Order: sequence, then C-alpha cells, then structure tokens
Amino acid sequence: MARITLEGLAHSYLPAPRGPEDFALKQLDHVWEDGGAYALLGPSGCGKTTLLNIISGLIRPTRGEIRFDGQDVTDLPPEQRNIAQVFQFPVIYDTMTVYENLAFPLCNRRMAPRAVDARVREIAEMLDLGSELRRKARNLTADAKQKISLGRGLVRADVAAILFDEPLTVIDPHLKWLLRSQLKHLHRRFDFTMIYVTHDQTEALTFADKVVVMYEGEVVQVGTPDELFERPAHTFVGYFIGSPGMNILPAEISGDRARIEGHELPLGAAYGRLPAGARVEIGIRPEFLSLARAGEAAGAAVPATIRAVEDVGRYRIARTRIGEHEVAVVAPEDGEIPSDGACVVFDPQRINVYADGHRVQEGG
Ligand SMILES: Nc1ncnc2c1ncn2[C@@H]1O[C@H](COP(=O)(O)OP(=O)(O)OP(=O)(O)O)[C@@H](O)[C@H]1O
Repeated sequence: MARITLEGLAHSYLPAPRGPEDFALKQLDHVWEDGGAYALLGPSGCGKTTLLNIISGLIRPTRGEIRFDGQDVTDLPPEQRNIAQVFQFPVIYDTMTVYENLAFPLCNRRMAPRAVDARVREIAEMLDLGSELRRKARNLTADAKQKISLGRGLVRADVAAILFDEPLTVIDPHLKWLLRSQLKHLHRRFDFTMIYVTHDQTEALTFADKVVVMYEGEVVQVGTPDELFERPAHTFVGYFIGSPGMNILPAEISGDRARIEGHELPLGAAYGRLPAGARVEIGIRPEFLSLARAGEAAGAAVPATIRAVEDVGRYRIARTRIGEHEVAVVAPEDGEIPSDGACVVFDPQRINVYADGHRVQEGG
C-alpha cells in the first residue's frame, strides 16, 4: 500500500483552457495516507471520477504531480501504477468461473498456485461467494457479478491503493448495507489504502475514517464524519451532510454578535473584520435549534412561524420560517411545538460563520 500525494493538481478536458470555469478539477493538493479508508463525496459532476482516473493513470492531469510513496508517477501508465479499480458496473470475464475471475489478477502476476488458492477462497468467503466458485460468471445475478468485481479489486495484497467508483450503485439495498460493512471489515483486516467514490452520504460516513468532500471541482473539506457534522468548512458541506442539512441564513456579523432579519443573536466567539463585499451567512444544524413560546424563550431566540411538522420516528422536524428563510428544527418526539407565537432558540456555541461559503475562523 502507498501514501499518495497530489500536488498542484488541476485538470481540464479542453485543449486550451482559459479560466477556472474550464477546469473539471481546480487546484488540488492532498495526501492520502498509507492504509487510510477515504470516501470521496460530492454531487454529480463535481470531479470525483476525474480525480480517481488521474490517480489510476487513466487520465493525465493538465497540471500537477502525483507521487506514490514519494515517487513521481504522473507519467506512468495505469499498468505500471499497481492500482486496483472497481467501477460502477461489473468488469469481469463472463466465460470464466467465479474462481477463475478472482484468481486472474494473481495468476497474471505469477503467484504460486497454493497462495492463489488460499487468497481466492479467503476473499470469496468474505464476499459470500464461497458456494459459487465453480459457477460460470455469466449465469449469475447482477449483484453477484458486482461482488466478483469487488473481489477482483480486493484479491491482490500488493496494490498501492484500491479505488472504488460508486461500486454499490447496481446492488440491491439490503446487500448494499452488507457489502459496505464487509468492505469496512476488509479494510481493518488488510490495511488497504482505499478511496471510495460516492454521492451518498450514508455510504461515505459508514465506510470512511476520513471523508473528502468535493464541490465544483474543488476539495472543500477533509475530515472525520464528526468534524463534517460539527464544523462544516463550507456551506455546501453543511447542506450536503445531515438530514435535513444545516440551516444557512444571511447575516451581519459584528464582533460576537450576528444580526439576522433584524434580530440580534449572540455568537459563541468573536469574529474580526470579514472580507469586504463577501456574502456573509451563519449556519446552524437543525439539531442545535429548539422551539419555545415567545416570551418564555431565554437567550438567543428569534420569532418564527411554523409551517409544517414531520414525524420521522424518534424525533420530529419542524419546518419554520424566519423572515423569508426556511429553517428546520429537530424537535423531540414528546416536546411541545407552539402553534403560534413561536421562537427558534439558537445555541450560540453551535453557530458557524461563513464568508462566500467558506467557514470563518473564530477571531479571524
Ligand atoms: N471525457 C470528458 N470530456 C469532457 N468533459 C468531461 C469528461 N468527463 C467528465 N467531464 C466533465 O467534467 C466534470 C467532472 O466530471 P466527473 O465525471 O469527474 O464528475 P463526478 O463527480 O464523478 O460525477 P458523477 O457522480 O456524475 O460521476 C463534469 O462537468 C463533466 O461533464
């Protein structure tokens, strides 16, 4: 396994790119640590597949350098990079048996037959393919074929990294959950460097130790699932992670106070001068808001109208409106939701401040 360093990476599919808008990947510097389990999360078109293909060597970047354990591989073709890649759809040999498919990447590297056999059986067991080994791949379901694809990606122990590009898209939802847990288990057991591309936050958060969030060709945050939840570095992260996502409201900031819709709120920290002309917003997760009756609310409360209440099981989501802005509040199952004269109560410590989408450091 390898430590993968991306330095000053950028990629445009155009022959003569002019501005940043011509780049599918804008400036990107990132280190994938040896043995790390990463999810690469972002909406459709943000550049995830482009980045994966640059790492595997299928695409040569317009700018920048890729290093595996310090060695520059930018100009090496895929076959010399020693990367395993699993795609959205099965890439297998239909005329071979499941066993032969799994053994292929090992036989290709002239591994001793005994070692091949042991490894194939181990991987097949983990993916629940043990009883299918003698069957021809062509006769199997789409789910089983994709499991073979995963197995072929995982079977070699000597790869620099394993890249997964939305590998569970074609898989039935129940099996998806099982395979995700299996992958996590395989990672713990074999310590592979794994990069798992998805646009599904549940998939990303259950698989990865570190999540790399991309938006419009840029990495906007790298963090643990907790960090992404607690301190989204970009409003997009706040909105994309969580259900419902973070509430974002235009605000004016002065020291340790925010003004929204003519109401003043205390903040958990003081902020210095924000960039002139920047779009300034505050963000707070629905989990860190509560509802109270006007007049009974202590501290940081702002009048709101309640538009709808959704019961989602263990809690409810109140859809409120502050001025022109929709604000979601997570309310306990048994708590009172005032029908009128309501206030949304903010936890000042949980308010993040953003300038042009990027989180502003306290004091900064
Ligand atoms: N071969 C190509 N030629 C030209 N433009 C491309 C090519 N492949 C991707 N793009 C463009 O580059 C941008 C990034 O695409 P990419 O496929 O990397 O995103 P993605 O995040 O993987 O999306 P998805 O989740 O839909 O696969 C998009 O605007 C896309 O239209």
